[in-house]
Amino acid sequence: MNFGTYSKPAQYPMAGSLQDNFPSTPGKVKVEKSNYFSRVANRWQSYITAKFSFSVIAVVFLLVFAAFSVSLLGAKTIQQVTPWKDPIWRARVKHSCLIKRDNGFLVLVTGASGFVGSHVSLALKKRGDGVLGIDNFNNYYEPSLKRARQALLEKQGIFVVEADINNAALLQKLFSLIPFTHVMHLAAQAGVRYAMQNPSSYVHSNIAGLVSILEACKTANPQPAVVWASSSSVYGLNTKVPFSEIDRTDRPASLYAATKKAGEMIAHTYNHIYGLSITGLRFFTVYGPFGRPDMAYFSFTTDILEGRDINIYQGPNHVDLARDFTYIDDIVKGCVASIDTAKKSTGSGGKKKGPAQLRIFNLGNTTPVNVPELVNILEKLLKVKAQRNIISMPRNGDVPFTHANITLAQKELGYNPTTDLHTGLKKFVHWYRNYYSQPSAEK
Ligand SMILES: O=C(O)[C@H]1O[C@H](OP(=O)(O)OP(=O)(O)OC[C@H]2O[C@@H](n3ccc(=O)[nH]c3=O)[C@H](O)[C@@H]2O)[C@H](O)[C@@H](O)[C@@H]1O
Repeated sequence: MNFGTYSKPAQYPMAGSLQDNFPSTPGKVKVEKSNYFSRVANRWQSYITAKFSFSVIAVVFLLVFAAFSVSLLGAKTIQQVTPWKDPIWRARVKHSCLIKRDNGFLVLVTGASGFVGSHVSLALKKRGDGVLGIDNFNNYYEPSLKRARQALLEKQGIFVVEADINNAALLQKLFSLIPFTHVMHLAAQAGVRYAMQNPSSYVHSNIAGLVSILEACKTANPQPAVVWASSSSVYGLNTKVPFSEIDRTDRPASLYAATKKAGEMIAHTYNHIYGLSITGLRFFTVYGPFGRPDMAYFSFTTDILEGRDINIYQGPNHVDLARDFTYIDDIVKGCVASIDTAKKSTGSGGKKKGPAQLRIFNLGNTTPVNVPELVNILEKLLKVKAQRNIISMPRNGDVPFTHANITLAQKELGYNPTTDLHTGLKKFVHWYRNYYSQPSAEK
């Protein structure tokens, strides 16, 4: 940087010798006759002075910046690694767990900002149970939708702890703060086809995550009863219809299904060794408002409205694929009934004291609908014609059809789905139009 070239040195008071060259009246330069060496010396002196001052300012700035960053990082570390050290965080946890009905429960809901998790949390809170959520807000699909669900929960006084279910220290702390009576474990890596793209995320959430939750539950004193989400996909290549809980589930067609099946085996182990009361729910293609954008009914809606083609898969011999689509409100009733009928765990502090309840239920609708018919209904509700590509089902883990036998859930849980696909999709489309007409919503 050459200060001698600046045309307005008077603006730089530190450059004293240059300032001396200028009179108090701008524009009139008093030219002093000095010898060459003193001019050069003056220039160097002002250059060094200015450079030194600049360096001092830069160092001070850097020090302030570093101190600020360290304190921010410290605050962030406390927030993310040991949030329980923050009294405000602890107060929020406790407030979220206030019970407002006689004999109410204390429920930890994992995946609380997910589709099923948010609906179940709201239902439990509404009837007066204490509800605490946990969710890692991952970006498998638009996190803004998860944040919107979180905002809804917060409005109703439900705090969602932002953490991964594999965080054992955090889980242990939560159980030491709150004597949860139940854990509704709905956090998972969902989606059948995505398992081919990101297999390890299924192992992380559906196997390691489940073990982490069960470890925390088994050690807790009192041990909570656990209700968790398995999947209709465990029936895999089963051809006997409708699917009953006693049917074969040892031929999964996707890694997703395999991790859910593994979860059922793991649940058996924790029940057997530690006396944990565990109920697994095999959900059948759950849909509805605030649903998951990766699912067909949701992505078809977006694509139809935006004029894009949709791919409709077809099975061998041009047979349409079919699903036992189940509406979210029916699923919520099944989840809540599972909590209400769950018996207490029998162990405590990691020791089994007697046999404990172990259950598996299908939660389906019992009326499979094929995918082209799903699209017909959407077309009518959206009043837009879909641009359909009919293609052979790729080898992606999909199964040709699902159909639930719900006799057991009817008998034990009083489960009785009442929403047909047309009625449920109508509610979904109403929500969709409303939600995405808001400027803050992303698609
Ligand atoms: O009930 C279950 O166990 C599973 O239900 C859904 O899985 P899926 O039934 O495959 O639901 P969608 O992804 O919505 O697919 C529904 C149907 O549409 C078909 N589809 C999907 C996408 C597409 O572009 N085209 C298409 O024809 C699928 O092959 C399937 O037959 C969920 O995504 C899983 O997380 C859940 O565990």
